[in-house]
Amino acid sequence: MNAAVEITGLRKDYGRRTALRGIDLTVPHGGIVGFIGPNGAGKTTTMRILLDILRPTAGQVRVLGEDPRKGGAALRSRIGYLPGELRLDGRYDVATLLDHYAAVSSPGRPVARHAWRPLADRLGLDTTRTVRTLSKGNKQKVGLVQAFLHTPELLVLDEPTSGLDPLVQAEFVTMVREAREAGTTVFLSSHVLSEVEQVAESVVVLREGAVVLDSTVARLRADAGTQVRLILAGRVSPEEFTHLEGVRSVVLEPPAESATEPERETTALAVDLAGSPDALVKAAARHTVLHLSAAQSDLEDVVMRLYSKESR
Ligand SMILES: Nc1ncnc2c1ncn2[C@@H]1O[C@H](COP(=O)(O)OP(=O)(O)OP(=O)(O)O)[C@@H](O)[C@H]1O
Repeated sequence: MNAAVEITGLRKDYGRRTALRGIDLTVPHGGIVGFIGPNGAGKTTTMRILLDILRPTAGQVRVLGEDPRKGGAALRSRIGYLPGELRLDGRYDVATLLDHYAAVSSPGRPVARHAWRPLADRLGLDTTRTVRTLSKGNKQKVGLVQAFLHTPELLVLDEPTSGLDPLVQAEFVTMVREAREAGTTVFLSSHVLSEVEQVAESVVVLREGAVVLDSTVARLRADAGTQVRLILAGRVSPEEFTHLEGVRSVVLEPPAESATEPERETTALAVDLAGSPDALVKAAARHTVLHLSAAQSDLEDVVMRLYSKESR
């Protein structure tokens, strides 16, 4: 069966500016894929093309098995979309606006009256307020409610947690997980990996209109490896460790200026380890180990390193 979203060789030029340089991307049915990248990477452009708000310059796009340019209102009603730049009609109260969204979002499959109420309650949205008077975060909640309201097959969420406080963000994460359990496919964008890794199984990193990473979160964690810090008695050469299985790099930490004479007679090493620690531990055990600590590498750092690697 086709994937929920299939993008092949997608290119988008805005006049002489190229926003997408021929990207390939797949969101499997029932999966959650996070789309991250720095400002101007092309995330919003990609999502707008999926919704047929923008037309591609070249390449193929299939959404729920259809070409967005031909799918029309029927395809649109199967998608819940939260735009990055949400524009709401400020004249109405929230309840009236949500009733309106309920009526138009799924014409062939009417949404029950006030179906928005449980969602609004979960997000702590006061539906009696006039939209114009809402704060940024509360407007974002209106956007989220309208995206989830008609239990769509596919959610396309452009920076969904923008402006939300941490409690509401946590509720949003629960809503995404529940949607997924109900069989919904989710494609969401963010600037930060930490947000995406809470919900997504896969992550696609976009930079300057090109995909620079497409990986499962589990793979990313395994590749990120472990940072090990070792302090050994005596002067030990880092070379002893550099070629061991699983060791990616070894850095000798110079003693602090304030180090005492006995401290200067020790060796502090920072080891970047991928996979099993066995070879490293056995090699360290040939010496007197004064200290050993290990921490999982921060995935955010891994992605940041990737940005800078790619820019070199
Ligand atoms: N209407 C437009 N006209 C001209 N250039 C545009 C237009 N919309 C976007 N761009 C350019 O296309 C590139 C991609 O923009 P896009 O908004 O898709 O990025 P993004 O990854 O969503 O960024 P952000 O994280 O800042 O929202 C940027 O260089 C942007 O300046």
